[in-house]
Amino acid sequence: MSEPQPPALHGGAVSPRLVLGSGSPRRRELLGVLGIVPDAVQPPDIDETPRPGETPRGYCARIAREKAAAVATEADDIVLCADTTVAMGRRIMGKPRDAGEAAQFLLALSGRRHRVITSVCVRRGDRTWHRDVESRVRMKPLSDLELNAYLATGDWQGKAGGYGIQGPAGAFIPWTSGSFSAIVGLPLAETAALLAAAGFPVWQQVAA
Ligand SMILES: Cc1cn([C@H]2C[C@H](O)[C@@H](COP(=O)(O)OP(=O)(O)OP(=O)(O)O)O2)c(=O)[nH]c1=O
Repeated sequence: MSEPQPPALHGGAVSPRLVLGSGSPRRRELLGVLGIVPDAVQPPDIDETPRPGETPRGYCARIAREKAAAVATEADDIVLCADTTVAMGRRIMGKPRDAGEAAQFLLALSGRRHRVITSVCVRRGDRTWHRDVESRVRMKPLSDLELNAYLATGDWQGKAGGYGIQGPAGAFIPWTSGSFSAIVGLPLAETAALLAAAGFPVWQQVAA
């Protein structure tokens, strides 16, 4: 009688390939927190312009789905994509084009609460698994000194709303509610659940 076999580890014959459809270093690092190293990283190239009248949540969900659809994969590959959007009421704040737009975003956020939405989309062949995670963030009133010093760091570049809570702008955020990892770009709990639903051996990776 043969011994029971351990489950196939990632990279073994039965484990699907994981493609991270993202150029965000934060998303790669957060996936690494789960012990998961993607087999390939393929940043999607899509038009992220909001449609007229689109709500921030609807926008974020649509963009995450479009990213997942845009990444070319083999039939059995699993692709993981996400989008993070900062929302002030119905106003959508994506990644600022330049320091001037980052300043506009930060002045609007200063001293107020806003929402950060991260939508995650996992696709395997024609099937998709999707979650939207909404968090709330309060930013202290920013002085001119704080605003200008932060803009000078360049840390705002490539970040929705023009700030990164995980960097020096953390000093502007006295309160959040929701998921810290989602604010940074990839909600760990929901991502692990979606990958597992798609058949990715999440816990073999974590244990390896
Ligand atoms: C609000 C906030 C956003 N962000 C980042 C996460 C995302 O990388 C970025 C929002 O832009 P996204 O368009 O979601 O992602 P991206 O262009 O960086 O990468 P890709 O589309 O290839 O996956 O903002 C932080 O790092 N910290 C924060 O506190």
